[in-house]
Amino acid sequence: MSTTLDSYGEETGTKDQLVTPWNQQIASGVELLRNPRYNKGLAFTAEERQAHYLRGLLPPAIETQDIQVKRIMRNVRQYAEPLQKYEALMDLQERNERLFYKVLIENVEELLPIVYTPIEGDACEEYGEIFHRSGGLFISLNDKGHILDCLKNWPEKNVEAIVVTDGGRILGLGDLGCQGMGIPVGKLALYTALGGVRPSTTLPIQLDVGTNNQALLDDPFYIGLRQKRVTGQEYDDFIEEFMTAVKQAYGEKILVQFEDFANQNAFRFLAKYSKTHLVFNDDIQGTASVTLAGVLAALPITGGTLADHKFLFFGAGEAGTGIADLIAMEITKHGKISLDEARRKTWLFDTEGLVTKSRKGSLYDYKKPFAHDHEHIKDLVSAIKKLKPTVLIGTSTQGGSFTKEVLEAMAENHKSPIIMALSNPTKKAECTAEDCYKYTKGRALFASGSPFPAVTYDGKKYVIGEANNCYIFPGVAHGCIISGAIRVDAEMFLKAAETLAEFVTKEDLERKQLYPAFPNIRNISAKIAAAVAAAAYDLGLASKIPKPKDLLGLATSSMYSPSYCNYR
Ligand SMILES: O=C([O-])CC(=O)C(=O)O
Ligand SMILES: [Mg+2]
Repeated sequence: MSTTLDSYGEETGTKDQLVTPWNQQIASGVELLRNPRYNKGLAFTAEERQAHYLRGLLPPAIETQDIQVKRIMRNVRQYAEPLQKYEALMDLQERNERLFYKVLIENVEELLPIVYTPIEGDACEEYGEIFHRSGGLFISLNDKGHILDCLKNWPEKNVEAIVVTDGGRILGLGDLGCQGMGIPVGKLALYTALGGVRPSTTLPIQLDVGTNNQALLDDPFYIGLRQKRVTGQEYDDFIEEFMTAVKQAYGEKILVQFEDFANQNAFRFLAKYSKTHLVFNDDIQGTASVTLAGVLAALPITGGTLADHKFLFFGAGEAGTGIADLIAMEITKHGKISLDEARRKTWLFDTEGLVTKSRKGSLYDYKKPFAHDHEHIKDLVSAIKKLKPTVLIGTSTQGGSFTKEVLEAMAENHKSPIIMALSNPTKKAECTAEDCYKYTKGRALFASGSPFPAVTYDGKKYVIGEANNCYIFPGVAHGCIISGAIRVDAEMFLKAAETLAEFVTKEDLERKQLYPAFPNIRNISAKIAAAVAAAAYDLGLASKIPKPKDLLGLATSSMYSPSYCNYR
Protein backbone atom coordinates (compact mmCIF):
# COMPACT_ATOMS: atom_id res chain seq x y z
CA MET A 1 0.00 0.00 0.00
CA SER A 2 1.42 3.38 -0.85
CA THR A 3 0.22 6.93 -1.10
CA THR A 4 1.52 10.23 -2.47
CA LEU A 5 2.32 12.68 0.27
CA ASP A 6 3.76 15.97 -0.77
CA SER A 7 3.87 17.22 2.81
CA TYR A 8 6.52 14.69 3.83
CA GLY A 9 9.34 16.81 2.52
CA GLU A 10 11.96 18.36 4.67
CA GLU A 11 10.69 21.74 5.67
CA THR A 12 14.06 23.32 5.91
CA GLY A 13 16.42 24.01 3.07
CA THR A 14 17.49 26.93 0.97
CA LYS A 15 14.74 28.78 -0.86
CA ASP A 16 15.29 27.34 -4.28
CA GLN A 17 15.23 23.87 -2.85
CA LEU A 18 11.79 24.62 -1.50
CA VAL A 19 10.37 25.91 -4.77
CA THR A 20 9.98 22.45 -6.17
CA PRO A 21 7.33 20.63 -4.17
CA TRP A 22 8.42 17.30 -2.91
CA ASN A 23 5.98 14.75 -4.20
CA GLN A 24 7.69 11.45 -4.40
CA GLN A 25 5.85 8.18 -3.85
CA ILE A 26 6.36 7.29 -0.22
CA ALA A 27 5.34 4.02 1.29
CA SER A 28 2.90 4.09 4.15
CA GLY A 29 2.09 1.54 6.83
CA VAL A 30 4.96 -0.71 7.85
CA GLU A 31 7.14 0.72 5.09
CA LEU A 32 6.71 4.18 6.57
CA LEU A 33 7.83 2.94 9.99
CA ARG A 34 10.84 1.33 8.35
CA ASN A 35 11.86 4.48 6.53
CA PRO A 36 14.27 6.30 8.85
CA ARG A 37 13.90 9.62 7.04
CA TYR A 38 10.15 9.78 7.69
CA ASN A 39 9.56 7.48 10.64
CA LYS A 40 8.37 9.22 13.81
CA GLY A 41 7.68 6.12 15.89
CA LEU A 42 5.30 6.82 18.73
CA ALA A 43 5.11 10.47 17.74
CA PHE A 44 2.73 9.73 14.84
CA THR A 45 -0.54 11.45 15.73
CA ALA A 46 -3.92 9.74 15.70
CA GLU A 47 -4.75 11.46 12.39
CA GLU A 48 -1.47 10.40 10.83
CA ARG A 49 -1.95 6.85 12.03
CA GLN A 50 -5.36 6.78 10.37
CA ALA A 51 -4.28 8.50 7.15
CA HIS A 52 -1.11 6.54 6.59
CA TYR A 53 -2.22 3.01 7.45
CA LEU A 54 -0.46 2.84 10.79
CA ARG A 55 -3.43 1.71 12.92
CA GLY A 56 -2.48 -1.27 15.03
CA LEU A 57 1.17 -1.08 14.06
CA LEU A 58 2.08 1.04 17.08
CA PRO A 59 1.13 0.92 20.76
CA PRO A 60 -1.55 3.45 21.64
CA ALA A 61 0.64 6.04 23.39
CA ILE A 62 1.26 9.17 21.37
CA GLU A 63 4.47 10.82 22.42
CA THR A 64 6.22 14.10 21.92
CA GLN A 65 9.65 14.13 20.35
CA ASP A 66 10.99 15.45 23.66
CA ILE A 67 9.88 12.34 25.52
CA GLN A 68 11.45 10.23 22.82
CA VAL A 69 14.73 12.14 23.26
CA LYS A 70 14.58 11.47 27.01
CA ARG A 71 14.05 7.77 26.48
CA ILE A 72 16.98 7.51 24.08
CA MET A 73 19.33 9.40 26.40
CA ARG A 74 18.23 7.28 29.36
CA ASN A 75 19.07 4.14 27.41
CA VAL A 76 22.33 5.47 26.00
CA ARG A 77 23.52 6.46 29.47
CA GLN A 78 22.85 2.97 30.80
CA TYR A 79 25.41 1.33 28.55
CA ALA A 80 28.73 0.83 30.31
CA GLU A 81 30.75 0.51 27.12
CA PRO A 82 31.17 3.58 24.89
CA LEU A 83 31.05 1.33 21.82
CA GLN A 84 27.59 0.14 22.89
CA LYS A 85 26.51 3.77 23.06
CA TYR A 86 27.91 4.24 19.55
CA GLU A 87 25.97 1.26 18.26
CA ALA A 88 22.78 2.42 19.96
CA LEU A 89 23.09 5.83 18.30
CA MET A 90 23.85 4.32 14.89
CA ASP A 91 20.80 2.08 15.30
CA LEU A 92 18.74 5.17 16.03
CA GLN A 93 20.09 6.93 12.94
CA GLU A 94 18.92 4.08 10.76
CA ARG A 95 15.55 3.87 12.52
CA ASN A 96 14.51 7.48 13.03
CA GLU A 97 16.76 10.13 11.50
CA ARG A 98 15.12 13.23 12.93
CA LEU A 99 15.12 11.79 16.42
CA PHE A 100 18.81 10.91 16.01
CA TYR A 101 19.66 14.50 15.10
CA LYS A 102 17.51 15.99 17.84
CA VAL A 103 19.21 13.75 20.39
CA LEU A 104 22.63 14.69 19.02
CA ILE A 105 22.00 18.43 18.77
CA GLU A 106 20.50 18.69 22.25
CA ASN A 107 23.26 16.62 23.87
CA VAL A 108 26.16 17.62 21.68
CA GLU A 109 28.81 17.85 24.37
CA GLU A 110 27.96 14.44 25.79
CA LEU A 111 27.54 12.63 22.50
CA LEU A 112 30.24 14.14 20.32
CA PRO A 113 32.93 11.87 21.82
CA ILE A 114 30.72 8.88 20.94
CA VAL A 115 29.69 9.58 17.34
CA TYR A 116 33.02 11.29 16.68
CA THR A 117 36.56 11.05 18.01
CA PRO A 118 37.57 9.08 20.06
CA ILE A 119 34.90 6.37 20.04
CA GLU A 120 34.24 6.38 16.28
CA GLY A 121 37.93 5.41 16.06
CA ASP A 122 37.22 2.31 18.16
CA ALA A 123 34.22 1.67 15.95
CA CYS A 124 36.39 1.78 12.81
CA GLU A 125 38.84 -0.67 14.35
CA GLU A 126 35.94 -3.01 15.12
CA TYR A 127 33.84 -2.17 12.06
CA GLY A 128 33.95 -5.75 10.75
CA GLU A 129 32.91 -7.23 14.08
CA ILE A 130 30.02 -4.83 14.64
CA PHE A 131 28.98 -4.51 10.98
CA HIS A 132 25.29 -4.74 10.27
CA ARG A 133 24.52 -2.12 7.65
CA SER A 134 26.32 -0.06 5.04
CA GLY A 135 25.55 3.50 6.12
CA GLY A 136 26.93 4.88 2.86
CA LEU A 137 28.41 3.73 -0.42
CA PHE A 138 31.24 1.23 -0.63
CA ILE A 139 33.04 1.50 -3.95
CA SER A 140 35.81 -1.04 -4.46
CA LEU A 141 38.27 -1.99 -7.17
CA ASN A 142 35.67 -4.56 -8.24
CA ASP A 143 33.55 -1.59 -9.35
CA LYS A 144 36.19 -0.22 -11.71
CA GLY A 145 34.39 0.95 -14.84
CA HIS A 146 31.08 1.03 -12.93
CA ILE A 147 31.59 3.77 -10.36
CA LEU A 148 28.81 5.85 -11.86
CA ASP A 149 26.50 2.85 -11.50
CA CYS A 150 27.38 2.69 -7.78
CA LEU A 151 26.49 6.36 -7.37
CA LYS A 152 23.23 5.86 -9.26
CA ASN A 153 22.28 3.12 -6.82
CA TRP A 154 22.30 5.59 -3.94
CA PRO A 155 18.63 6.35 -3.28
CA GLU A 156 18.99 10.14 -2.95
CA LYS A 157 19.41 12.08 -6.18
CA ASN A 158 19.88 15.53 -4.69
CA VAL A 159 23.29 14.95 -3.12
CA GLU A 160 25.25 18.14 -2.38
CA ALA A 161 28.12 16.95 -0.19
CA ILE A 162 30.26 13.84 -0.11
CA VAL A 163 32.83 12.84 2.48
CA VAL A 164 35.14 10.21 1.05
CA THR A 165 38.01 8.18 2.48
CA ASP A 166 40.14 5.35 1.20
CA GLY A 167 40.94 4.34 4.76
CA GLY A 168 44.64 5.00 4.15
CA ARG A 169 45.17 6.77 7.47
CA ILE A 170 42.17 6.73 9.77
CA LEU A 171 42.65 9.34 12.53
CA GLY A 172 46.03 8.40 14.04
CA LEU A 173 45.20 4.72 13.78
CA GLY A 174 46.84 3.98 10.45
CA ASP A 175 45.54 1.98 7.50
CA LEU A 176 42.10 0.57 8.32
CA GLY A 177 41.22 -0.28 4.74
CA CYS A 178 37.51 -0.61 4.13
CA GLN A 179 36.71 -0.09 7.80
CA GLY A 180 37.24 3.64 7.54
CA MET A 181 33.55 4.09 6.71
CA GLY A 182 32.88 5.16 10.29
CA ILE A 183 34.69 8.41 9.51
CA PRO A 184 32.61 9.69 6.56
CA VAL A 185 29.48 8.61 8.45
CA GLY A 186 30.61 10.51 11.57
CA LYS A 187 31.77 13.59 9.69
CA LEU A 188 28.50 13.86 7.78
CA ALA A 189 26.45 13.39 10.94
CA LEU A 190 28.24 16.54 12.11
CA TYR A 191 27.56 18.31 8.79
CA THR A 192 23.92 18.04 9.81
CA ALA A 193 24.05 18.29 13.60
CA LEU A 194 26.58 21.13 13.75
CA GLY A 195 26.38 22.72 10.30
CA GLY A 196 22.70 22.33 9.48
CA VAL A 197 23.28 20.58 6.15
CA ARG A 198 20.24 18.45 5.31
CA PRO A 199 20.99 14.75 5.79
CA SER A 200 19.29 13.71 2.56
CA THR A 201 21.89 15.75 0.65
CA THR A 202 24.92 14.09 2.23
CA LEU A 203 26.66 10.95 1.08
CA PRO A 204 29.39 9.02 2.96
CA ILE A 205 31.70 7.05 0.67
CA GLN A 206 34.36 4.46 1.40
CA LEU A 207 36.69 3.65 -1.47
CA ASP A 208 38.25 0.21 -1.13
CA VAL A 209 41.57 -0.04 -2.93
CA GLY A 210 42.88 -2.80 -0.67
CA THR A 211 44.71 -2.53 2.63
CA ASN A 212 48.24 -3.11 3.84
CA ASN A 213 46.96 -3.87 7.33
CA GLN A 214 47.81 -7.56 7.63
CA ALA A 215 45.77 -8.03 10.81
CA LEU A 216 42.67 -6.94 8.92
CA LEU A 217 43.52 -9.12 5.91
CA ASP A 218 43.74 -12.09 8.30
CA ASP A 219 40.56 -11.16 10.19
CA PRO A 220 37.62 -13.42 9.25
CA PHE A 221 35.23 -10.52 9.91
CA TYR A 222 37.05 -8.01 7.69
CA ILE A 223 34.52 -6.40 5.34
CA GLY A 224 36.84 -5.25 2.56
CA LEU A 225 38.80 -6.64 -0.37
CA ARG A 226 41.42 -9.12 0.73
CA GLN A 227 44.33 -7.67 -1.16
CA LYS A 228 47.15 -5.21 -0.69
CA ARG A 229 46.54 -1.59 -1.66
CA VAL A 230 46.92 -0.79 -5.32
CA THR A 231 49.24 2.13 -5.98
CA GLY A 232 50.57 4.11 -8.91
CA GLN A 233 48.61 4.52 -12.11
CA GLU A 234 45.94 1.98 -11.22
CA TYR A 235 45.12 3.80 -8.00
CA ASP A 236 45.16 7.23 -9.63
CA ASP A 237 42.92 6.02 -12.46
CA PHE A 238 40.44 4.68 -9.93
CA ILE A 239 40.31 8.03 -8.10
CA GLU A 240 40.00 9.83 -11.43
CA GLU A 241 37.04 7.67 -12.43
CA PHE A 242 35.46 8.42 -9.06
CA MET A 243 35.98 12.17 -9.31
CA THR A 244 34.57 12.21 -12.84
CA ALA A 245 31.58 10.10 -11.84
CA VAL A 246 30.60 12.33 -8.89
CA LYS A 247 30.21 15.26 -11.26
CA GLN A 248 28.26 13.17 -13.74
CA ALA A 249 25.96 11.98 -10.99
CA TYR A 250 25.49 15.18 -8.99
CA GLY A 251 26.64 18.07 -11.13
CA GLU A 252 29.55 20.50 -11.20
CA LYS A 253 29.00 21.90 -7.71
CA ILE A 254 29.08 18.68 -5.77
CA LEU A 255 31.22 19.26 -2.67
CA VAL A 256 33.80 16.55 -1.99
CA GLN A 257 35.60 16.46 1.35
CA PHE A 258 38.67 14.22 1.30
CA GLU A 259 39.19 12.59 4.64
CA ASP A 260 41.90 10.41 6.14
CA PHE A 261 43.83 9.61 2.99
CA ALA A 262 47.51 8.78 3.53
CA ASN A 263 49.79 11.84 3.43
CA GLN A 264 51.12 11.99 -0.11
CA ASN A 265 47.82 11.00 -1.65
CA ALA A 266 46.04 13.64 0.39
CA PHE A 267 48.35 16.39 -0.87
CA ARG A 268 48.38 15.12 -4.45
CA PHE A 269 44.63 14.84 -4.79
CA LEU A 270 43.99 18.17 -3.12
CA ALA A 271 46.41 19.89 -5.51
CA LYS A 272 44.98 18.11 -8.52
CA TYR A 273 41.24 18.28 -7.88
CA SER A 274 41.02 21.72 -6.29
CA LYS A 275 41.54 23.07 -9.81
CA THR A 276 38.57 21.25 -11.30
CA HIS A 277 36.22 20.38 -8.45
CA LEU A 278 34.68 21.86 -5.32
CA VAL A 279 36.95 19.98 -2.92
CA PHE A 280 38.80 20.41 0.31
CA ASN A 281 40.87 18.18 2.52
CA ASP A 282 39.71 18.36 6.09
CA ASP A 283 42.90 16.93 7.58
CA ILE A 284 45.00 19.54 5.82
CA GLN A 285 42.72 22.58 5.66
CA GLY A 286 40.05 22.00 8.31
CA THR A 287 42.63 21.10 10.94
CA ALA A 288 44.75 24.06 9.88
CA SER A 289 41.84 26.43 10.31
CA VAL A 290 40.82 25.21 13.74
CA THR A 291 44.41 25.29 14.98
CA LEU A 292 44.98 28.79 13.67
CA ALA A 293 41.80 29.84 15.48
CA GLY A 294 43.18 28.53 18.78
CA VAL A 295 46.46 30.40 18.35
CA LEU A 296 44.62 33.61 17.44
CA ALA A 297 42.39 33.20 20.48
CA ALA A 298 45.45 32.74 22.70
CA LEU A 299 47.13 36.02 21.66
CA PRO A 300 45.55 38.17 24.39
CA ILE A 301 47.28 35.92 26.94
CA THR A 302 50.60 35.36 25.19
CA GLY A 303 50.84 38.98 24.11
CA GLY A 304 52.19 40.07 20.75
CA THR A 305 50.91 39.17 17.31
CA LEU A 306 50.91 35.93 15.39
CA ALA A 307 54.11 37.07 13.70
CA ASP A 308 55.83 37.36 17.08
CA HIS A 309 55.55 33.63 17.66
CA LYS A 310 57.84 30.84 16.59
CA PHE A 311 56.23 27.53 15.69
CA LEU A 312 57.56 24.01 15.92
CA PHE A 313 55.56 21.12 14.53
CA PHE A 314 56.17 17.63 15.80
CA GLY A 315 54.79 15.63 12.88
CA ALA A 316 55.03 16.95 9.35
CA GLY A 317 52.16 15.26 7.57
CA GLU A 318 48.81 16.61 6.41
CA ALA A 319 47.93 18.37 9.63
CA GLY A 320 51.40 19.75 10.45
CA THR A 321 52.20 21.24 7.09
CA GLY A 322 48.59 22.27 6.49
CA ILE A 323 48.59 24.28 9.73
CA ALA A 324 52.04 25.72 9.00
CA ASP A 325 50.84 26.88 5.59
CA LEU A 326 47.69 28.55 6.87
CA ILE A 327 49.50 30.28 9.74
CA ALA A 328 52.01 31.72 7.26
CA MET A 329 49.15 32.94 5.07
CA GLU A 330 47.47 34.63 8.02
CA ILE A 331 50.74 36.34 9.06
CA THR A 332 51.22 37.59 5.51
CA LYS A 333 47.62 38.76 5.25
CA HIS A 334 47.85 40.97 8.32
CA GLY A 335 51.49 42.03 8.40
CA LYS A 336 53.95 43.60 6.03
CA ILE A 337 55.81 40.40 5.64
CA SER A 338 56.30 38.09 2.69
CA LEU A 339 55.06 34.51 2.64
CA ASP A 340 58.67 33.28 2.62
CA GLU A 341 59.55 35.33 5.67
CA ALA A 342 56.40 34.18 7.45
CA ARG A 343 57.29 30.56 6.71
CA ARG A 344 60.71 31.03 8.27
CA LYS A 345 58.98 31.36 11.64
CA THR A 346 57.95 27.75 11.36
CA TRP A 347 59.98 24.58 11.79
CA LEU A 348 58.98 21.01 11.12
CA PHE A 349 60.21 17.96 12.98
CA ASP A 350 59.41 14.55 11.45
CA THR A 351 60.42 10.93 11.99
CA GLU A 352 63.97 11.72 10.88
CA GLY A 353 64.40 14.81 13.03
CA LEU A 354 64.42 18.50 12.24
CA VAL A 355 63.46 19.19 8.63
CA THR A 356 66.34 21.16 7.15
CA LYS A 357 67.41 22.28 3.70
CA SER A 358 70.54 20.20 3.84
CA ARG A 359 68.74 17.00 4.75
CA LYS A 360 70.11 14.09 2.80
CA GLY A 361 67.67 12.01 0.81
CA SER A 362 64.35 13.08 -0.59
CA LEU A 363 62.03 15.59 0.95
CA TYR A 364 58.37 15.67 -0.03
CA ASP A 365 57.32 18.83 -1.82
CA TYR A 366 54.84 19.79 0.87
CA LYS A 367 57.61 20.02 3.47
CA LYS A 368 60.02 22.02 1.35
CA PRO A 369 58.69 25.53 2.15
CA PHE A 370 59.53 24.87 5.80
CA ALA A 371 62.96 23.30 5.32
CA HIS A 372 65.37 25.99 6.52
CA ASP A 373 69.11 26.19 6.94
CA HIS A 374 70.15 24.52 10.17
CA GLU A 375 72.36 21.75 11.40
CA HIS A 376 70.60 18.41 11.75
CA ILE A 377 68.91 17.80 15.11
CA LYS A 378 67.69 14.33 15.92
CA ASP A 379 65.79 14.74 19.16
CA LEU A 380 62.87 16.95 19.99
CA VAL A 381 64.16 18.31 23.30
CA SER A 382 67.36 19.57 21.65
CA ALA A 383 65.34 21.15 18.87
CA ILE A 384 63.19 23.00 21.42
CA LYS A 385 66.27 24.19 23.29
CA LYS A 386 68.01 25.34 20.14
CA LEU A 387 65.13 26.93 18.23
CA LYS A 388 63.17 28.26 21.22
CA PRO A 389 59.68 27.91 19.75
CA THR A 390 56.82 29.55 21.64
CA VAL A 391 54.22 27.28 20.05
CA LEU A 392 54.59 23.49 19.91
CA ILE A 393 52.06 21.57 17.85
CA GLY A 394 51.87 17.78 17.88
CA THR A 395 50.49 16.12 14.76
CA SER A 396 52.64 13.01 14.95
CA THR A 397 50.20 10.23 15.93
CA GLN A 398 52.89 9.29 18.49
CA GLY A 399 50.94 9.11 21.75
CA GLY A 400 52.87 10.38 24.78
CA SER A 401 55.75 11.87 22.78
CA PHE A 402 55.57 15.22 24.64
CA THR A 403 57.47 13.95 27.63
CA LYS A 404 58.28 15.76 30.86
CA GLU A 405 61.55 16.97 29.30
CA VAL A 406 59.78 18.28 26.20
CA LEU A 407 57.19 20.17 28.24
CA GLU A 408 59.76 21.57 30.65
CA ALA A 409 61.87 22.75 27.73
CA MET A 410 58.85 24.56 26.26
CA ALA A 411 58.21 26.28 29.60
CA GLU A 412 61.67 27.83 29.33
CA ASN A 413 60.80 29.64 26.13
CA HIS A 414 57.78 31.75 27.02
CA LYS A 415 55.72 32.75 30.02
CA SER A 416 52.68 31.15 28.35
CA PRO A 417 53.82 28.67 25.71
CA ILE A 418 51.10 27.29 23.47
CA ILE A 419 51.15 23.50 23.39
CA MET A 420 48.75 21.53 21.26
CA ALA A 421 48.53 17.75 21.25
CA LEU A 422 46.41 17.28 18.18
CA SER A 423 46.79 13.60 17.30
CA ASN A 424 43.57 11.59 17.42
CA PRO A 425 41.98 9.67 19.01
CA THR A 426 42.76 10.45 22.65
CA LYS A 427 45.23 7.60 23.06
CA LYS A 428 47.37 9.10 20.29
CA ALA A 429 47.58 12.58 21.84
CA GLU A 430 51.20 13.70 22.30
CA CYS A 431 50.55 14.42 25.98
CA THR A 432 47.66 14.61 28.39
CA ALA A 433 46.26 17.92 29.55
CA GLU A 434 47.27 17.03 33.07
CA ASP A 435 50.93 16.44 32.18
CA CYS A 436 51.04 19.62 30.16
CA TYR A 437 49.95 21.75 33.11
CA LYS A 438 52.04 19.78 35.57
CA TYR A 439 55.33 20.11 33.70
CA THR A 440 54.86 23.72 32.65
CA LYS A 441 53.77 24.61 36.19
CA GLY A 442 50.36 25.68 34.99
CA ARG A 443 51.75 28.22 32.54
CA ALA A 444 51.05 26.57 29.19
CA LEU A 445 48.01 27.14 27.06
CA PHE A 446 46.89 23.68 26.03
CA ALA A 447 44.51 22.26 23.45
CA SER A 448 44.01 18.76 22.12
CA GLY A 449 42.45 17.16 19.04
CA SER A 450 40.30 14.76 21.01
CA PRO A 451 38.44 15.54 24.24
CA PHE A 452 40.17 15.68 27.63
CA PRO A 453 38.42 16.30 30.96
CA ALA A 454 39.11 19.55 32.81
CA VAL A 455 42.26 19.67 34.93
CA THR A 456 42.75 21.27 38.32
CA TYR A 457 46.27 22.55 38.87
CA ASP A 458 47.36 24.51 41.90
CA GLY A 459 43.75 25.07 42.91
CA LYS A 460 42.72 26.43 39.50
CA LYS A 461 40.39 24.62 37.13
CA TYR A 462 41.36 24.61 33.48
CA VAL A 463 38.91 23.60 30.76
CA ILE A 464 40.51 21.88 27.80
CA GLY A 465 39.58 23.34 24.44
CA GLU A 466 39.23 20.83 21.62
CA ALA A 467 41.21 21.86 18.56
CA ASN A 468 39.12 19.63 16.38
CA ASN A 469 38.22 20.37 12.79
CA CYS A 470 34.56 19.74 13.64
CA TYR A 471 34.39 23.43 14.56
CA ILE A 472 35.26 24.23 10.95
CA PHE A 473 34.16 21.74 8.30
CA PRO A 474 30.39 21.80 8.95
CA GLY A 475 30.24 25.59 8.60
CA VAL A 476 32.56 25.60 5.59
CA ALA A 477 30.36 23.03 3.86
CA HIS A 478 27.17 24.92 4.66
CA GLY A 479 28.75 28.17 3.42
CA CYS A 480 29.79 26.55 0.14
CA ILE A 481 26.31 25.13 -0.37
CA ILE A 482 24.36 28.31 0.35
CA SER A 483 26.58 30.38 -1.94
CA GLY A 484 26.76 27.74 -4.65
CA ALA A 485 30.54 27.94 -4.47
CA ILE A 486 32.34 26.44 -7.43
CA ARG A 487 35.75 26.15 -5.76
CA VAL A 488 37.13 26.16 -2.23
CA ASP A 489 39.79 28.80 -1.57
CA ALA A 490 42.29 29.03 1.31
CA GLU A 491 40.82 32.42 2.17
CA MET A 492 37.67 30.60 3.29
CA PHE A 493 39.68 28.72 5.91
CA LEU A 494 41.34 31.94 7.10
CA LYS A 495 37.90 33.51 7.45
CA ALA A 496 36.59 30.45 9.26
CA ALA A 497 39.51 30.58 11.72
CA GLU A 498 39.11 34.29 12.40
CA THR A 499 35.38 33.82 12.93
CA LEU A 500 35.86 30.92 15.33
CA ALA A 501 38.50 32.79 17.35
CA GLU A 502 36.05 35.66 17.90
CA PHE A 503 33.77 33.32 19.83
CA VAL A 504 36.36 32.71 22.54
CA THR A 505 35.41 34.90 25.50
CA LYS A 506 37.43 36.45 28.29
CA GLU A 507 35.88 33.91 30.65
CA ASP A 508 36.99 31.07 28.37
CA LEU A 509 40.52 32.44 28.40
CA GLU A 510 40.52 32.70 32.19
CA ARG A 511 40.02 28.94 32.18
CA LYS A 512 42.73 28.70 29.49
CA GLN A 513 40.08 27.43 27.12
CA LEU A 514 41.17 28.28 23.57
CA TYR A 515 37.93 27.17 21.94
CA PRO A 516 34.34 28.11 22.66
CA ALA A 517 32.03 25.64 24.37
CA PHE A 518 30.30 23.11 22.13
CA PRO A 519 26.69 23.89 23.05
CA ASN A 520 26.98 27.11 21.03
CA ILE A 521 28.34 25.34 18.00
CA ARG A 522 25.37 25.70 15.63
CA ASN A 523 25.57 29.48 16.00
CA ILE A 524 29.29 29.31 15.39
CA SER A 525 28.80 27.16 12.30
CA ALA A 526 26.20 29.60 10.96
CA LYS A 527 28.64 32.48 11.44
CA ILE A 528 31.40 30.50 9.73
CA ALA A 529 29.04 29.55 6.90
CA ALA A 530 28.17 33.21 6.38
CA ALA A 531 31.86 34.20 6.41
CA VAL A 532 32.74 31.43 3.95
CA ALA A 533 29.84 32.38 1.68
CA ALA A 534 30.91 36.04 1.83
CA ALA A 535 34.43 34.99 0.83
CA ALA A 536 32.99 32.98 -2.06
CA TYR A 537 31.15 36.08 -3.33
CA ASP A 538 34.20 38.32 -2.83
CA LEU A 539 36.41 35.92 -4.73
CA GLY A 540 33.97 35.50 -7.60
CA LEU A 541 33.46 31.85 -6.73
CA ALA A 542 29.77 31.98 -5.82
CA SER A 543 27.21 30.86 -8.38
CA LYS A 544 24.01 31.68 -6.51
CA ILE A 545 23.23 35.16 -7.74
CA PRO A 546 22.23 37.75 -6.86
CA LYS A 547 24.16 37.73 -3.63
CA PRO A 548 21.70 37.53 -0.72
CA LYS A 549 21.69 40.67 1.43
CA ASP A 550 21.77 38.88 4.74
CA LEU A 551 24.15 35.94 4.52
CA LEU A 552 24.04 35.21 8.25
CA GLY A 553 20.24 35.25 8.14
CA LEU A 554 20.32 32.84 5.21
CA ALA A 555 22.92 30.59 6.85
CA THR A 556 20.80 30.42 10.00
CA SER A 557 17.37 30.03 8.45
CA SER A 558 18.46 27.36 6.01
CA MET A 559 19.84 25.06 8.69
CA TYR A 560 18.18 21.70 9.00
CA SER A 561 15.79 21.39 11.89
CA PRO A 562 15.35 17.92 13.38
CA SER A 563 11.82 18.63 14.61
CA TYR A 564 9.21 16.38 13.08
CA CYS A 565 7.04 17.55 10.20
CA ASN A 566 3.28 17.12 10.23
CA TYR A 567 2.18 14.61 7.64
CA ARG A 568 -1.09 16.17 6.69
O1 LIG B 1 38.26 13.25 12.91
C1 LIG B 1 38.84 13.97 13.76
O2 LIG B 1 38.57 13.96 14.95
C2 LIG B 1 39.87 14.94 13.27
C3 LIG B 1 40.48 14.44 12.03
O3 LIG B 1 40.06 14.77 10.94
C4 LIG B 1 41.52 13.41 12.12
O4 LIG B 1 42.07 13.16 13.20
O5 LIG B 1 41.79 12.78 11.09
MG1 LIG C 1 40.51 13.22 9.51
